[in-house]
Amino acid sequence: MSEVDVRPLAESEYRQANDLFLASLHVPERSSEERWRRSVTRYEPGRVFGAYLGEELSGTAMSLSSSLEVPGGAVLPAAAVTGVGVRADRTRRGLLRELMGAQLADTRRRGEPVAMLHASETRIYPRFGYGLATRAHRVSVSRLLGGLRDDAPAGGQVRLVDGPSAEKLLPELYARISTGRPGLIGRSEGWWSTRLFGTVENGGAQRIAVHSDESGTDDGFALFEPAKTDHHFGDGAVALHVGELHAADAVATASLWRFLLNLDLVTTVSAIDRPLDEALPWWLADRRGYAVDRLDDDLWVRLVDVPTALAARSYGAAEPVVIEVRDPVLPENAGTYRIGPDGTEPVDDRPQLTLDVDVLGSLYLGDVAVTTLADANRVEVHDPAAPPEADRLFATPRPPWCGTGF
Ligand SMILES: CC(=O)SCCNC(=O)CCNC(=O)[C@H](O)C(C)(C)COP(=O)(O)OP(=O)(O)OC[C@H]1O[C@@H](n2cnc3c(N)ncnc32)[C@H](O)[C@@H]1OP(=O)(O)O
Repeated sequence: MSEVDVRPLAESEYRQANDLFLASLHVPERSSEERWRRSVTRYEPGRVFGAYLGEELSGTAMSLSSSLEVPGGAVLPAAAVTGVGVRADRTRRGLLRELMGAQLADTRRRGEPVAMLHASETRIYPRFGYGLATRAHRVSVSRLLGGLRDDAPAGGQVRLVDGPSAEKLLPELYARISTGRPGLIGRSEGWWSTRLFGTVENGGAQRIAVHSDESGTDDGFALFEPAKTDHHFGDGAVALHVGELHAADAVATASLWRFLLNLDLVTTVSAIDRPLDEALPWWLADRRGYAVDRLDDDLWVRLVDVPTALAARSYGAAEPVVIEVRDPVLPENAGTYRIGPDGTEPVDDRPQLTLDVDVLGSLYLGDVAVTTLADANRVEVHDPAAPPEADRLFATPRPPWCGTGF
């Protein structure tokens, strides 16, 4: 639509863009001054786009500087896309399409081979090349059925820290321990400032537990708060909600869960964004106290520079496979690639498999098998020998996991 003008916003326009985004999500109130002072630190010059119809800001999209760990342990610069919204009276006129086009071009210019996001609705982003790449569990644990088994990993100590201490501790701690799994992403300073708002200001409802190992080195943390605040003394029923729990190893993870499940008066602990392979049910005295309440889609990945992204990850032992990638939004990405245990290269060979770039995004971190996507008619199979080989190439030892909202 030619009447749509997309351009980077000036700092003076960030707040208007934020209000537009919140209204598009039906958030009832504008952000308070207090919260905005923190939220604005997430905005990076040049990364905030506005879509204008005439002189009116009518849509917006932004990204944060981030990074993505890929199979094999390489960490790629990545654009963490967020703040996407179009005014309710201006939707379905192509504003998002224009915003996405400008943002993807900007991401390529910055040399970031990957863009990623969390989607409000699953049908919006595949058309722009994003594929669902990691999933996460929402879980709840009943404390009434007992805590952890005696033989669950244990060691070190858990302490509560206040908001100002957390602001100093957590960014370094997260960066140090959050490695070794595809899907983990980098968190900017502005991200942390916004995340800890509820700890430092806003009544401080959010609490923080930090685990340190036997030598006294911090190696894990959990952010949690009461799920509801209207309980009365004597109710004997407090539900806790864990917003995140990141730890370096099984001892630190189990110790933080033990701490949460041993808190007096608490009957239920629920948590979001948990990895699919977390050992928690195996640590519990009675695993029927554990429930997966929901399987959420987590990180969506868009390969913005396909050859660079393909070359950055490692592959499992299998026969090489020739894959044709289609990318109508970024045609420079389209091509045919031989992918094998020793790496990838563009080739002119006849493809054994053909797929769209969003499907490649879903395969990229190892969350889903090629065979499954072939069964779903999302991968065209020209050679029936190829899917099982491609399964082995793309598989990862552990399921990918992000665990960071943005
Ligand atoms: C990463 C994040 O921030 S997630 C948050 C996303 N924001 C929201 O969900 C807030 C509420 N929704 C909105 O603000 C808007 O409806 C948006 C941003 C989702 C879409 O903006 P629009 O300007 O209406 O999209 P646009 O007109 O460019 O549509 C492009 C295409 O996507 C399709 N589309 C747009 N929104 C949706 C949707 N919610 N579900 C399915 N298809 C959609 C359109 O039909 C169109 O398809 P076409 O190319 O086949 O014609």
